[in-house]
Amino acid sequence: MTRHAPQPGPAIRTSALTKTYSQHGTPVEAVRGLDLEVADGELVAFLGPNGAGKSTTLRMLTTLLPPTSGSAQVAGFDVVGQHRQVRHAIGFVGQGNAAGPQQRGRDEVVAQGRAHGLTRSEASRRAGELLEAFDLAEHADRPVATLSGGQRRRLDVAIGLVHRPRLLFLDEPSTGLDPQNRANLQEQVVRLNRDLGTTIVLTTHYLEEADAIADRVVVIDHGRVIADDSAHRLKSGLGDLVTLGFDSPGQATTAAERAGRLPGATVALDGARLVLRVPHGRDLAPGLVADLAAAGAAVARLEVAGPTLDDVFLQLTGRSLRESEQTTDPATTTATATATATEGAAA
Ligand SMILES: Nc1ncnc2c1ncn2[C@@H]1O[C@H](COP(=O)(O)OP(=O)(O)OP(=O)(O)O)[C@@H](O)[C@H]1O
Repeated sequence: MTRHAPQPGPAIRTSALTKTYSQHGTPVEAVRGLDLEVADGELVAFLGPNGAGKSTTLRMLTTLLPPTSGSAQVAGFDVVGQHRQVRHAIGFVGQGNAAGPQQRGRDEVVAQGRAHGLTRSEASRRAGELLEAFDLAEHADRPVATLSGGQRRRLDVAIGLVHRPRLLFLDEPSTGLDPQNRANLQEQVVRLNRDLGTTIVLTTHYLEEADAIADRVVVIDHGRVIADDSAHRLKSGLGDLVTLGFDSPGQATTAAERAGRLPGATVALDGARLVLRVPHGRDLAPGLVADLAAAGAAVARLEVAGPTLDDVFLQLTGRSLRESEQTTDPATTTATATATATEGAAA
């Protein structure tokens, strides 16, 4: 029990945490002065483009990498001076697969339990519980190599949980999974957080993943935190995106002039298309369509989309997070309303 003792206080606290690598003698500042607190029971996503410093941060918090300067406490223990206690308190699921391909999944979970000091029968009971919880029971007695990508990833998470850690770190858990397996894994992660109160920190490239499951999104760019809040609050300052299609560029120009008068609106013209970013765009759209029709600019096509975390990133950095990733996600869960203007409205 003593090994499990400290925590009171946040699950994670870092102060001016930095990591500078040396690449052929040139310093690479991967993490630049991170000050972060994660409360017990939070589900936090680190979101950022390739090379932002997400994995490096995670590796320092999980004691796999010593910080260059600054400090970090995890579960109340110092990641440098008390790395053993930290390791005991956390589960870590890295980007590679944890289980040996020729081993049976069940044996891998049991072996991990034994490594954490469980007796054979305790480890076996725990393995049964986890395999059941992660829908793996019927696949656990064949070689890991024969499991699907999603099953293997769930097995990794089960292995990371064998010692009932208070905190679970997941490094890009969904990368490479198809949308169905991704959704399944996300559901398990949320359940772990909601039902057992496990604090979860994950890194992700998927905007929709951070948006859908995290209580809090820490946006990282060039080794620094550039935003830190709930996805809802991060997006709430941005307007809706209203895209209007016309039959001619002249109509679009008329529409740009009129739509530009809406409070807080920014407009961009693209031939016969007008892209409008405006607060409460969804509510304003019907009135705007009627107004434009009366002004001789009948709307032929109308699309309204709520703001996304990509819009947040774009506003903060001038770059699109989505476009800077090779791993684009075809499935989007962004609330998007598409409507073709009715003849009545456009008349
Ligand atoms: N072992 C290393 N030696 C030198 N530079 C490194 C090393 N590991 C990472 N870096 C550099 O540190 C920076 C941060 O890398 P890191 O892997 O933490 O980013 P990331 O946000 O996790 O990216 P990804 O999403 O691609 O995993 C990058 O510029 C990377 O090239």
